[in-house]
Amino acid sequence: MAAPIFPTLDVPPCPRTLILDFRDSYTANLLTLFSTLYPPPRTNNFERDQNGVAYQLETEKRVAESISEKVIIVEADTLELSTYLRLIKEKQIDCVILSPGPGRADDEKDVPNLMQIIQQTSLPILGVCLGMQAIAVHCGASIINTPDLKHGHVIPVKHKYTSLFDRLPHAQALNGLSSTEQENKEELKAEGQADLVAYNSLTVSWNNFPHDKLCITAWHDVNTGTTESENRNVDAERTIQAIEGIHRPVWGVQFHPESIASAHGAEILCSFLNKTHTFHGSPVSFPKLSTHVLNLSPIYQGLDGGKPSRPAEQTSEIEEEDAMLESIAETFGTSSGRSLNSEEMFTGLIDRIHSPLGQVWLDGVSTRAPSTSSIAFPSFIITYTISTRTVTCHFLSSTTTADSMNHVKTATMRFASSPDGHDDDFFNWFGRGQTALKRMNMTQGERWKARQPSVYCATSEEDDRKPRWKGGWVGWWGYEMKAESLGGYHRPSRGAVGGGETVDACWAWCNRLVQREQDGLWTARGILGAETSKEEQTPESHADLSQREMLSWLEGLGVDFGTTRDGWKSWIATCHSVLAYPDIASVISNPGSARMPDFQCDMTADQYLQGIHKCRQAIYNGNSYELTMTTQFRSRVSSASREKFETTPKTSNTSPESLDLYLQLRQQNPAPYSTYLCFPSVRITILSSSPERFLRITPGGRIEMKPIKGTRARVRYPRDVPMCAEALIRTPTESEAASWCEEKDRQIGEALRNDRKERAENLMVRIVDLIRSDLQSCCTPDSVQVPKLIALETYETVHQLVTTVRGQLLDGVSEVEAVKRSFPPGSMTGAPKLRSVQLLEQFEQHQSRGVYSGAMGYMSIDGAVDLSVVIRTIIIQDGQPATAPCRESDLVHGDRTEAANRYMTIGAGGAITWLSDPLSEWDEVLTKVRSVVG
Ligand SMILES: C=C(O[C@@H]1C=C(C(=O)O)C=C[C@H]1O)C(=O)O
Ligand SMILES: NC(=O)CC[C@H](N)C(=O)O
Repeated sequence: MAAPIFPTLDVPPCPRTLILDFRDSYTANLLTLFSTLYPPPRTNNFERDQNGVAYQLETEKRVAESISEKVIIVEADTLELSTYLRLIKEKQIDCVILSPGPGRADDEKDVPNLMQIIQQTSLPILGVCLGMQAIAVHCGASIINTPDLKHGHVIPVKHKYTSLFDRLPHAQALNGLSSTEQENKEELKAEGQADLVAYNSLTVSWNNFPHDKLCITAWHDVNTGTTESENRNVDAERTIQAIEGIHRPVWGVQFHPESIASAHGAEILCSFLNKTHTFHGSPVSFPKLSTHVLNLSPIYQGLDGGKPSRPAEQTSEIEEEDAMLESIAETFGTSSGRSLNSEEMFTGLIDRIHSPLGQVWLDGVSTRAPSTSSIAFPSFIITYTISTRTVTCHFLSSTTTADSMNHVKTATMRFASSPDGHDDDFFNWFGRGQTALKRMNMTQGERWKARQPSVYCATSEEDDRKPRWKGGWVGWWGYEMKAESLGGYHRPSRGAVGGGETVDACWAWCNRLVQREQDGLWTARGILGAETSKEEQTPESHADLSQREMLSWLEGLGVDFGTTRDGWKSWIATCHSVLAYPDIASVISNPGSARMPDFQCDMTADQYLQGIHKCRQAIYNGNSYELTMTTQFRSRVSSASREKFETTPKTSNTSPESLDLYLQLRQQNPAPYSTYLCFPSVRITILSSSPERFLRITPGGRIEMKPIKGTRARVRYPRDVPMCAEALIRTPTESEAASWCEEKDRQIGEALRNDRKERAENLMVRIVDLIRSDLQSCCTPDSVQVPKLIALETYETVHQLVTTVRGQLLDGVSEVEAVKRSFPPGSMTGAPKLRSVQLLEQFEQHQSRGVYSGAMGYMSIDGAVDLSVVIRTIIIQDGQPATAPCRESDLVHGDRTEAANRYMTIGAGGAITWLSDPLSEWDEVLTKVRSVVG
């Protein structure tokens, strides 16, 4: 679709703009605003690839003003003051934008060097929110709490069509009036009103406002609800919304012009750019940013996972030979006349295949559409522990096949700290490995295409439910991986966040899988490797291995990325045999009789309510706009039933109890991201019923995120008949009760759709502004779109609000890099992300969230990715529980460590805003846990 064009706007040539980011999570949305003013020209000249995806031909793409060469975002706390001053002195930039952000403009800690920057800049400056407050503080104004705290709400902003508002169309105020009437309505022309979004807790005071240095060009009348009194306090009635310097080219806006719900954001930016253009003497064009200035921006750093530590090793891995890993597939017919469901296939397969490394079942249960799913058995697993920066590979002896019983071996390596201070990290290392593997799977033609820059993917409305996993990685990024993904994050000096020998990321490689497509047919997929005979090698020890690239390290261990022809044949035969004789169920110890254990919350209701109170206080103080507060519900697996939940490799097979529980969970809370992962050697089993997509990426680089916000329990017949009886004050008939429940359920969904607080949450954190900004940090500026805004989706047990945001990955941003840039999922942190994450660590008492709140799913050999947000999920694991371990009195008898060693957890939480009602937030947490526990 064509980006909006503004025929009435005189868009000037784009100046070189430095956006200083004070760690807000909306800053990148300013790029979207720029791209609406400077859309790249598009033509209809497309080429389609073998998947039917259309690409714009590179030769047709002439970009008049490529904003990626003109506008950069730089984290303010990473930019040395001297570097900044040199840019100014050497005339490397034409104007500066100061971003929004958490904290206070009158506190140096929150706005490092900013007062000096404002002092020493003679160029045009635009301050947004925190940025405007800083300009005002610099001129002598004071910062106070705003009388109307509304994060993510649209407010009417009044102005006089002057200053930054001089490009706003008068038509809005004059609509419906004849031209003579318009002539006579001078007062209407004189005062205008624009709907703009506010995200501030603080505001600039009218008292001692420096009228000699700044003028106020827009304001908002607060609806105080009080009648006029003698002692009028203007700070309580009217907030300052825009300012302009009297002697200097500085402007500021208190609202967020870049928010999706702000009207006229582009006109306001255009006005600033015009003033910049005039300031510089209206040149025909501005030069491009020089390379060393572009390099200051993290958006252009870390492409392709940064520099490998040993370049030579990396290139030899991706030699442009024929594909060394060949994708292969075979679809089975339905000889029995009936298609096997995925439960039958899974149980049938695990009955036949005893895989010590575990099982993978990407289940995807839907009550609305036919279910699709993928089942696989890993050939090796990589885990990562962030506290020690250690990677462990779990693998089988290469002289035996995956189907036979044998021991799982492990080998570890550690990332060394590099002397130049630019440490490699797991995301980058894994990403480079994935890129190398992907190239080994490409044909010559595909490799050629992948080398072409800027293929613009025009359409890719693909079927949402089609399984796209062609084999490759399946696993998760745990929440603590935030330490390597969030720019500016510093590990708390005290507290156990991410501490201990935890598994913070886990990726299992699967080269043989079987998938149920929507039509009910099963397809086996495999990755065939070159047939070479390998000597089994002894795992090398830590030290030697530091900084080795993934592929050479794994090859050194003798693991196989591809299966052999024989391995493939035996896989097909096994799948056939399950399809032919689906008389399974022997693996299910007691079908249908699994009982969920009791779970105990780590916090009391009171403690959680206190946490909410702290969240609201932080929001009030301007440190966050929304915080996703969470806690964990825990059940220690008792000694008696411990055997049943065995997760160690003593038994070769899946743990029967955990599978029973999963089979129950998938029925009770069917979810699009239902998943069962059992990795005995990693000592973790995951039973998930997540409804939420974190992100999906197609091999063509289309990326989509689908955050959820707002949760209501459903009303269901017959479960809620007592509720109906209570409402009617009598016993209803069966049909009465059924239609009452149906109507009530519909009303709850509708109410959620219309709820003011939920809509604000949606707007604010995830759905639009936060997620857009996440995508904007890895996508081409003009590609980020919101095709679905705040849609109601109904699952088995809950109604939720969902929004879809899509974009096209920038050249050179690999899929792992895209995950890294958007991690952790915004729906689990709140905004701004960095500050919110750090506040939540305190409010959640420095407990590690573990797998919960992270992202789980597949990263396919062909580059396709689909990850869910790990919520509504039971984690069964070995290790030290994060809570005070001795709460349970039965632990005291010697067996303490052993017994405390295996436990189940379910994390749950909800987003807290200023408008949150603490008790209903706690209810929401319980609703979420009940959707899992039943
Ligand atoms: C935190 C959880 O859920 C998140 C918070 C939601 C909300 O605030 O409404 C909804 C879905 C999730 O993004 C959870 O389920 O534990
Ligand atoms: N969005 C913002 O920039 C907020 C600025 C400041 N922290 C406030 O709350 O007022």
